[in-house]
Parts: sequence; C-alpha cells; structure tokens
Amino acid sequence: MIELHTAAEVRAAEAPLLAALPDGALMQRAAAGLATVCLRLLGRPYGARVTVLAGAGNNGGDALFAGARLAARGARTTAILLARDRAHPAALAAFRRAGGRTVEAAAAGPVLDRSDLVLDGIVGLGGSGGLREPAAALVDRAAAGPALMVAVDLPSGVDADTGAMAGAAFPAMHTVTFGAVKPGLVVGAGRGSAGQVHLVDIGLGPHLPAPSARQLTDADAAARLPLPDADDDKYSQGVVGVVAGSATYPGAGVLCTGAALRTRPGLVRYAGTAADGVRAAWPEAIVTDGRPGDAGRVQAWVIGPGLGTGDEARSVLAEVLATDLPVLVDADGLTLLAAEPELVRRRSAPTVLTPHDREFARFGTEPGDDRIGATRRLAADLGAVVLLKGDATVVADPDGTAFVNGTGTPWLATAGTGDVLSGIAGALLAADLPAVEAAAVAAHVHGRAGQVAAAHGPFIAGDVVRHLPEAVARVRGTPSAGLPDSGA
Ligand SMILES: NC(=O)C1=CN([C@@H]2O[C@H](COP(=O)(O)OP(=O)(O)OC[C@H]3O[C@@H](n4cnc5c(N)ncnc54)[C@H](OP(=O)(O)O)[C@@H]3O)[C@@H](O)[C@H]2O)[C@@H](O)CC1
Ligand SMILES: Nc1ncnc2c1ncn2[C@@H]1O[C@H](COP(=O)(O)OP(=O)(O)O)[C@@H](O)[C@H]1O
Ligand SMILES: [K+]
Repeated sequence: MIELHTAAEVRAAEAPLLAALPDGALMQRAAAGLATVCLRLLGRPYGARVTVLAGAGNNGGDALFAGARLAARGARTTAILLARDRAHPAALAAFRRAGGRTVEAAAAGPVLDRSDLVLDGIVGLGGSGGLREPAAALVDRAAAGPALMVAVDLPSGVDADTGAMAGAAFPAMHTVTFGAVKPGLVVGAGRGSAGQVHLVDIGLGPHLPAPSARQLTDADAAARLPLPDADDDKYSQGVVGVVAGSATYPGAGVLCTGAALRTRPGLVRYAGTAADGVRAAWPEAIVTDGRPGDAGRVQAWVIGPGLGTGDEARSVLAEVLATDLPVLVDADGLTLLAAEPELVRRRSAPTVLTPHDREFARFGTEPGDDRIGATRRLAADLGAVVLLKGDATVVADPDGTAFVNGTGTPWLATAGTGDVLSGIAGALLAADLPAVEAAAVAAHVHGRAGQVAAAHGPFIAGDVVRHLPEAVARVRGTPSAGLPDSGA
C-alpha cells in the first residue's frame, strides 16, 4: 500500500525529529537520498553537467547540498540562485566548497541548454501558486534542453495536497520526495508533472499519522481479488445482476456483462431491453428481457449504463435501490439519482456511484482542483462510496477512507470503458468485498487492462474486456515496488 501524506502531516512528523536530531541532520538525509537517485540516473557522474535551480527555502537547501555531493563525485555543478541574498547559507557554502559555481538568473540560459541534469529546488512544501518569474522562464528553458528534469520533494508550482497547478510548474521526469509520498504527486495535474516518483526515507515513519489517502499496488489488489476454491460452485462466487443498455443501444449491456463475466466468471444475470444483444454476445450469461425482479437471485446489482433517463429507467432504478443488496450506479442511473438523491441516502446496504466529472457536477458541485476532497465530501453527503473517474481515479468512502488509482492509460478515454469499469466493480461487490475496496480494486484492474490492451496498439472498450484475464494475471504476478505507478 502506498500511503499518501499531506504537507501538514509531513511537517508535523518532521517537528519531533528536527528537535531531537543535530542541526541540519534531516536535510542531510534528504540530500543524500536525492544525490543517490541522481547518481543512478546519470550513470557516470564524472564530468556530467548538473544545474541546480535553488530557491530561498529549505527545498533549495536540499538541492544545493545534493549538488555538493554530486560535485564531490566529479560532476560539473552550477547553481542558479533565484533569491540571491537568501539562499540557504550552509547549503550554499557546502556547494561552493565542493567546487560548485553560481550564475545569475539573467545569464543562465546557455547553462540550462547544455545541462545533463537539472535539479528543481525552487520551492517545495512551502510553495503556493504557480511558478513566479524568473523561475518560470528558466524552467521553460531547461525543459526545452536535453537535461534530465528532476524535482526535489515535489515539482515546483504543484500543490502538495491536491496536485493543483495554479500556473506554470516544473515538468519533472523524476521526483525525489522525502519522508512520504504527497497526494499531489499522484492526483490532479501534479500527477502529470511528477514523472517517476522516488521516495527517500528520512525517518518520519513512526511520527506519521494514518495516511490521508492511499494507492493500491498490484500486490494490494491481488490480495483482495477473490479466487475460486474447491468448494465453490457457480452461485457461491457471487452472482452479479446487470441492468444496462437498451434495445436500440445494447452496447453498454454487452460491455458491462462481459466485464463482470471476465472478472469473476461464476454467474452473471442480465435484465433489460438489450437482452437480445447481450444473449448474442455472451451465451454464458443468464438473460431476461423483464425487470430486475425477474432475473433471479443476485448478490449485487450494476445499474445505469445506457439505461436512458425516462420513467421506465427511473422505476427500474428505484426497484434495484430498494433491495438490501450492494448496488453500483453509473451513467444514466447517476443522472436520475442526482434528481432524487434520497433514493441512495435512505439505503442501508452499500452503494457505489461512479461518476465522471460532468456526472459528478449534477450532484451540485464541480469536482474542482481538490479531487480527493470533493470525492470525500460527496461520499459523506450521500452515504455512498463515490468513484470519480479521470486519469487518476479517486475513490472515497463516507467514513473518509480514500484511494487514488495509479494504473491506466489515456487510451482509456474511449467510449464504453466506463461500462467496463462498472462490470468489474459489480463482480467484486457480488464477491463480498467491502464497497470501497471493490471500487478501488476495480479501478486498479481496469487501468491494468487498459495498459495491457494499449501494448497491442489503439484499442476500444471491447478490447479492455478481452484483456481482463491477462490484466488479472499480471496483477497477481507482479511483485510490488512500493512506489506510485508511473503508468508503464
Ligand atoms: N524542515 C527540514 O529540515 C526539512 C525540510 N525539507 C525540505 O524543505 C522543504 C520545505 O522548505 P521551506 O518550508 O523552507 O519552504 P520551500 O518549499 O523551500 O519554499 C519557500 C520558498 O519558496 C518561495 N516560493 C513560494 N512559492 C513560490 C512560487 N510559486 N514560485 C517561486 N517561489 C516560491 C518562497 O519565496 P518568498 O515567498 O519567501 O519570496 C520561499 O523562498 C521541503 O519541501 C523539503 O524539500 C527536507 O529537507 C527535509 C528536512
Ligand atoms: N485521460 C485519461 N487517462 C486515463 N484514463 C482515463 C482518461 N480519461 C478517461 N479515463 C478512464 O476511462 C473511463 C471512461 O469512463 P466514462 O467516462 O464513464 O466513459 P463511457 O461513459 O464512455 O463508458 C474511466 O474509467 C476513466 O477513468
Ligand atoms: K521542488
């Protein structure tokens, strides 16, 4: 499990260590870890051109101390001091002693053009807003050059807690972060600016509170994916009921039913007007063109994709929500529910809602820049698990437990992949996973299936269904690196 900690949590955990350790010891741990990662990235440090963008705070201190360590290994190091008279004094002195030189920001362009590695020590946890000038222009220049772009603690210009970018930010290929992974490195715009995340242990562990949010690794998802055993039969694995698609548009029913079958192929029942299409695509499913009550016994329902928003759809939704079974509501089901949220508030069995941004907004508020916070608030308001889709899907339970998904690929932005996600999550709900875990594991497996499909070229939603078995096998088989997924 990758634990995500906010800036305030990290600062609170640092406080007792700063008091107990000799002056500067914590920063030396950070700088040593940072230099080690840079050495690995450079391969051969001797003669390598390393440029440090150093702000006035401790983030600049980390970068300068690391620069001093790289200079001691033979790198040709140059620092650009963004606040010349306020650079961290001890770090600057160490940098100079090790042979590092400094240049004025105004004369730094040619240095950045020829750098092998640029360290972003402009601003870390103490930052607010987008990059200011001249930092923003220098970052642009560095990004246009050949250098490896390495952020110190977090890419400058990214909000540590939300990943929001109010303006320009450092486009990192790697981020070396200290003490704990911050949410802003894996969610929101920050996810795209962080590149590969490396965590340096500076000893905060015992002082950190329970994490504010988490990210599943393959191993975490595998541990929650149910396996059939010798005593199982087709009923005992958890039967999923699907209400999706229509006679005119059977696709959502076909995709959703297929995804449920490919995730947990015990038994899937389908009820609805896309019956003919579903029957033709999936002879393994038990299909009725009647109402959910005609389908037979199930352990969880998935309802909504391609259902329509008319009176009949509303009535079928109310019937399913009136059961005491776990229910996942998606797409058209969400549009109906937004007009009548009491249908979900009054339930005692678990409900999972899987909106994309526009569907989320129908419940009253746009997701905005703080996607974890917004998802948590809607989950608490409705008393339901909310899964907010996106490049980093967020899942929140009404009790505040939250997950940020790390798998996936932008190729998933194609019609029908949401229907696939609903089928996966429905199968896991029927298998009796706690609702928040069913949603988080489903997002993880769905993202992996997208990555497996993308390895074969551009894909459509049906390909994600086809690749689900391989994705599940990959999730089960891959040892965890314990670091946020970089989407590889
Ligand atoms: N405590 C410790 O021992 C340890 C701390 N650690 C490290 O300390 C970091 C936190 O350091 P910190 O608190 O000193 O703040 P920091 O992130 O350097 O920022 C302050 C500077 O940023 C500037 N600035 C702000 N916004 C800006 C913008 N948009 N664009 C441009 N500039 C902007 C702001 O300028 P000002 O507003 O003052 O003009 C000020 O100069 C943390 O992330 C980790 O790296 C580790 O070494 C572990 C041990
Ligand atoms: N840029 C992106 N990067 C990664 N995943 C994405 C991206 N855009 C969308 N997705 C994923 O694709 C799926 C799209 O779902 P949805 O919007 O409901 O589509 P549909 O309604 O067509 O099925 C979601 O799982 C979402 O997380
Ligand atoms: K930084």
